[in-house]
Amino acid sequence: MFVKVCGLRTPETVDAAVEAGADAVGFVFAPGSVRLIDPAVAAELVARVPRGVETVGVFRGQPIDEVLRLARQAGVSTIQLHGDEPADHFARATESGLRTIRAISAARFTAAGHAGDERLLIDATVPGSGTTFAPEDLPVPPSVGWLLAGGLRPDNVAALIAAFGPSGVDVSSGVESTPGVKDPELIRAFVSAARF
Ligand SMILES: O=C(O)c1ccccc1NCC(=O)[C@H](O)[C@H](O)COP(=O)(O)O
Repeated sequence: MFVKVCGLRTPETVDAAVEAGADAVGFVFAPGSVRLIDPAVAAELVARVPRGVETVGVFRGQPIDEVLRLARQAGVSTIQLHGDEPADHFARATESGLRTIRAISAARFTAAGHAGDERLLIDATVPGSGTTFAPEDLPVPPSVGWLLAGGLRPDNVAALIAAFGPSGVDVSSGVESTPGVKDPELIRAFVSAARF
């Protein structure tokens, strides 16, 4: 089970995620987010992450030139786009040597509407809100590996993995003590629960 911990902002919580065995750590560059991080601060955190752990910059509806500039400043390996961005944004990122994740709400996902080669993260309608969605909201999940997000917590992640059958999970609010503030103990509990 691939595990991503998103919205990290401090060395202690990055270290907790890496030491717990997370496969990816995320940094949010979407304006207005309670988890927004300055790219220079993110670069210091990225420098702590060992090779082999993916570093993901999260964006929503921003111009691709801005996305690429912030991704370069932070030094992330991957971008995750939440704004229904056109295919050419993903192509530009790939040309720049970045890996990509397309994030889409369960309400908007249709298998026919998505290229099989896109790495998908299926989320609740409002990203980073801690809201879950039900299996009936995603009647036909992606046919290839995909990440489940939206309201996952240490105490529900195992059941939601069993219900949806994703190949990976992504968490943010569910490992926070207050909005935007990650808790190392909850991060450890989440990674362990996701690998039941
Ligand atoms: O986290 C945010 O504030 C955010 C803002 C704008 C776009 C995306 C955002 N987060 C994306 C994530 O990867 C979250 O981990 C994902 O939506 C799950 O969030 P949560 O339900 O809080 O676990």
